[in-house]
Amino acid sequence: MSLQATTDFVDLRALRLDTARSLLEQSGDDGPGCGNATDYLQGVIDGLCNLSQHDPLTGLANRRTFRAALERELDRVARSGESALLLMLDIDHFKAINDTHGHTAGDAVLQALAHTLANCVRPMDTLARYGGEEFAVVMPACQAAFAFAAAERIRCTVADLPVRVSPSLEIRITVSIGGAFAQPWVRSTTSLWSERADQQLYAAKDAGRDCVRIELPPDSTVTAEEKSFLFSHFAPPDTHAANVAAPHAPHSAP
Ligand SMILES: Nc1nc2c(ncn2[C@@H]2O[C@H](COP(=O)(O)OP(=O)(O)OP(=O)(O)O)[C@@H](O)[C@H]2O)c(=O)[nH]1
Repeated sequence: MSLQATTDFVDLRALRLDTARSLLEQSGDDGPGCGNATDYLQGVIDGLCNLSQHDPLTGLANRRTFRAALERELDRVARSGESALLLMLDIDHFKAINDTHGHTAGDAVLQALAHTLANCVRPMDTLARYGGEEFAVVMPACQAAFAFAAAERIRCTVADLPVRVSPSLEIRITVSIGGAFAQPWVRSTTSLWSERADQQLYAAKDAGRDCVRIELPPDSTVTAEEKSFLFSHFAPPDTHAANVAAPHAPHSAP
């Protein structure tokens, strides 16, 4: 197999490390920005990074990238006490769309929804395709007072937008949305946070779909002394003290 150093498009399936290395040797010039071999290798690295971080169908962040964003947000909320909202979104009756219009139409719906969602969120939010027909958004600094309105805006935007699935056919889709806040001043895990948002998503499905359910934000009763344990090298005398969690109640759409 021979690859030209001048190749613009890097076919990652054809890549072998020894090929890349020989390209560098052939060029005799591997300084940064000095030759095509360096550009080629940089293209390979960029391509691999892109592949590992994004969902190929929609171009959104994939689940792995999303979990990293969730972890960063959990850490920020635990240290700062600021709010952060996680929304899980799931297309309603998506199987019926595939069954009725075909898998290609289903893919077109996923791509259209990704595009719509990307236009609904702020640049600081992280949007991802979480699984098959499930999407997720993490919203830093989202105050509880605005959370429901933000989720409802997404739900209504999706419901209002026709999706073209073939040259002659447009269909409407709806999404169910579940949300949960990260708990301030508490060390938690991405799994626990996403499970709480998922529970609200199931509640939205149970309530008939095309609606929003958001867990009420935790009423943090953590004292200043308990907060200091977060940054202390020593374990608190009572391990429960630094992990105060308030009971959660659902917040329902009208
Ligand atoms: N076209 C397409 N379909 C997918 C993809 N990933 C998952 N699916 C389909 O998504 C469908 C999910 O169906 P269900 O889990 O039964 O959910 P649903 O029909 O949306 O029902 P509710 O969520 O209860 O409203 C299945 O038919 C999967 O085959 C994909 O990448 N493309």
